[in-house]
Amino acid sequence: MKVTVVGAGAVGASCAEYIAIKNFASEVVLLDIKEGFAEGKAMDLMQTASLNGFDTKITGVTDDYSKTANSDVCVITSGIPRKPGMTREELIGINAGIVKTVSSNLIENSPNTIIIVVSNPMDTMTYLVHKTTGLPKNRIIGMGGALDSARFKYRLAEALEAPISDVDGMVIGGHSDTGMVPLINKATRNSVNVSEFLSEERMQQVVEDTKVGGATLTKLLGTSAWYAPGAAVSGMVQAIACDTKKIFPCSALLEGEYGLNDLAIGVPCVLGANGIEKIVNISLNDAEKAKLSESAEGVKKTNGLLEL
Ligand SMILES: NC(=O)c1ccc[n+]([C@@H]2O[C@H](COP(=O)([O-])OP(=O)(O)OC[C@H]3O[C@@H](n4cnc5c(N)ncnc54)[C@H](O)[C@@H]3O)[C@@H](O)[C@H]2O)c1
Ligand SMILES: O=C(O)C[C@H](O)C(=O)O
Repeated sequence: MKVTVVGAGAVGASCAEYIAIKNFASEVVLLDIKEGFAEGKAMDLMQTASLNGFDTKITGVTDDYSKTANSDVCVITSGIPRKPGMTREELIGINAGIVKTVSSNLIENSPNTIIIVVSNPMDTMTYLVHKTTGLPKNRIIGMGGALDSARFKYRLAEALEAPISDVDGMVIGGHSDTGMVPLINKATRNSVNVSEFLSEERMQQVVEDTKVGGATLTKLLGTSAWYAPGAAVSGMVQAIACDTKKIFPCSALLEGEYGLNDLAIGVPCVLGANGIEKIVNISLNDAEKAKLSESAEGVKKTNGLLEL
């Protein structure tokens, strides 16, 4: 399994590190436009191999796509991150051009690859890759829900004063401060609905803290987060590499699923060797349906800013 990660910045390097530590890929190629940067990150990471016990070979290249040839999975993290006070949507002007060029270069060298889009605004960047590359819809996957669900579980565990391993929950919808839909009514502690343990007010607090998870970290760090994003991507790459058929909420192109069309937005997906093997249609209550369709309107508004 060969994986290319474009963008050797905070998220790209973290993603490469987690993929290597999990030891399921033979090769990770890190590519960046900044001269020598990916080479340096790759060398530093390779010097952790004997310490962390992995055999994955990590190489770094400066803008040389020939080295990415025949990658099974390509991850796009190239682009600018937001600063405190900004929304993800404000990044569209710079990141759309980067994502369009990068995805075209990747496919030219790896025509059978599966692409995971991370750059923000992620749902719109995923839609852009669908619109400009024409790859089958199962082979373009946006990463947002895996991260948002991890943050949801963190907040649930905090509220429940429970170990995270006891908690389950999922976030669907757009990967934005207002568009996320944490499915609080379906969240459980060891199979018991969390409403048995938490007041309505506390559950709403968990929902609101989850939705602004990225903004909260951006304010603390001065730039956006990377450890949990990198871990979330590595989990998705592993599901594809090892054909696990695990369910992750992913930004997928919808053609009627959930009553939505012509956008990419977070919905539960089975991930396996073929990328998105199935979009899982779970039943939503009326409030959840309304929130998902409101979120879809927000994503479509941002998509409307693309020059297609
Ligand atoms: N979807 C998510 O859940 C999620 C999570 C975290 C970050 N992000 C997004 O991921 C992106 C990267 O974040 P980061 O913190 O790693 O930023 P960063 O600035 O640390 O790294 C970005 C890297 O991209 C490189 N780059 C820019 N243009 C390029 C090009 N044309 N080709 C190759 N490389 C190029 C830069 O040189 C830089 O090293 C941002 O858009 C951020 O908003 C998304
Ligand atoms: O918050 C951001 O801008 C980065 C990313 O989308 C995140 O959720 O961490």
